Amino acid sequence: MKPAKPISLTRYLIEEQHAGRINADLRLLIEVVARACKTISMSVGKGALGGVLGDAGTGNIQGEAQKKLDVIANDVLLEANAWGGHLAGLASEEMDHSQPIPDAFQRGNYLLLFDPLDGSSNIDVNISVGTIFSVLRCPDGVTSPGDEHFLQPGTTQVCAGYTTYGPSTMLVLTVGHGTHAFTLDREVGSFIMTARDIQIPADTKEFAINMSNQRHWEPPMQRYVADLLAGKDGPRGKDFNMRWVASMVADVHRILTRGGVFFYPLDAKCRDKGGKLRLMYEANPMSFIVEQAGGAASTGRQRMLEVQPTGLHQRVPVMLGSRNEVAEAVRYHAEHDRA
Ligand SMILES: O=P(O)(O)OC[C@H]1O[C@](O)(COP(=O)(O)O)[C@@H](O)[C@@H]1O
Ligand SMILES: [Mg+2]
Ligand SMILES: [Mg+2]
Repeated sequence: MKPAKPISLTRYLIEEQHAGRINADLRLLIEVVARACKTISMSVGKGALGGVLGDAGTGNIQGEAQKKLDVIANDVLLEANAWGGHLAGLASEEMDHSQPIPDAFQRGNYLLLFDPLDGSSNIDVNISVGTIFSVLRCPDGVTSPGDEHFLQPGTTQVCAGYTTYGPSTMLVLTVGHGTHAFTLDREVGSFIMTARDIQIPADTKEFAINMSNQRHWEPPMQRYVADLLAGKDGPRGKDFNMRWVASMVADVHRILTRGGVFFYPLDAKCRDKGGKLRLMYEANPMSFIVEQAGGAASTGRQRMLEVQPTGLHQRVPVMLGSRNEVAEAVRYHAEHDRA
């Protein structure tokens, strides 16, 4: 990552507004989300002392058991944004349906989608987790948006970001003019820019995938990963390293920092659902962030940001990161489909 002049998130957003790249509403919306993420960061940081670890004893619409922190993070984001005045509606991994902003509250023109706590399986073992979010425009004339108004392809996102709650808390953001990283100064309570215009190297020797699913993958993925594993002696002619944190935020953050590719492909276990990761609040925001950093993002058969969504909680196969390596994986899929 390129070091940045240490300006605050607030200053960066004001500069973007003055440059005509965002309006005041979007600036304030991002500030509200960032503030909520600071609160979540404090809850995550309390760990076992704060009584925030473990299961909530409830489940979400996706049939997943919720952790206490999934519920806490969702509530923090809901409360902060319902009163923010910049949204028409919001949607979350943890809620069956989107929620319009009630009549009694001040309403804005944006739609916010979020994965309040990404990497839930890592909460109890003190490994990095995060929050992912995506901002869309509410269609003209719609005052009380329903799920259908959120079903816009990723190309229409006006902002995407994630926060990683790791050894330091970082916010990575794009409003469509590059991808920038901000580190939380815990003493001052501000996010300070620490990397401007992040560029993911086009080539890489590092991939991220859950190898335990290998036997369930489709043939082109089997062949592609077998060729990576063959290293110097195989058709790729170079050795590859592997990493898998199992928090998408942490795996994507590593890729933004030093390159790499991340895969959650289709497999026999998740085929009926369309994949494992969710399009609207995982794949799309991460793909926007990665593309703005010079990387690529695909389902293996289509550019991620061009997928026309059909459901709020729709799942998709995900391949993203260093663009030449994503292109290579896509090539294996195309060759297989042509045969
Ligand atoms: O446990 P697996 O199958 O390797 O899946 C890990 C993936 O699941 C996720 O944890 C899903 O996110 P949630 O925790 O928000 O459900 C991703 O962050 C991660 O990449
Ligand atoms: Mg997630
Ligand atoms: Mg989650």
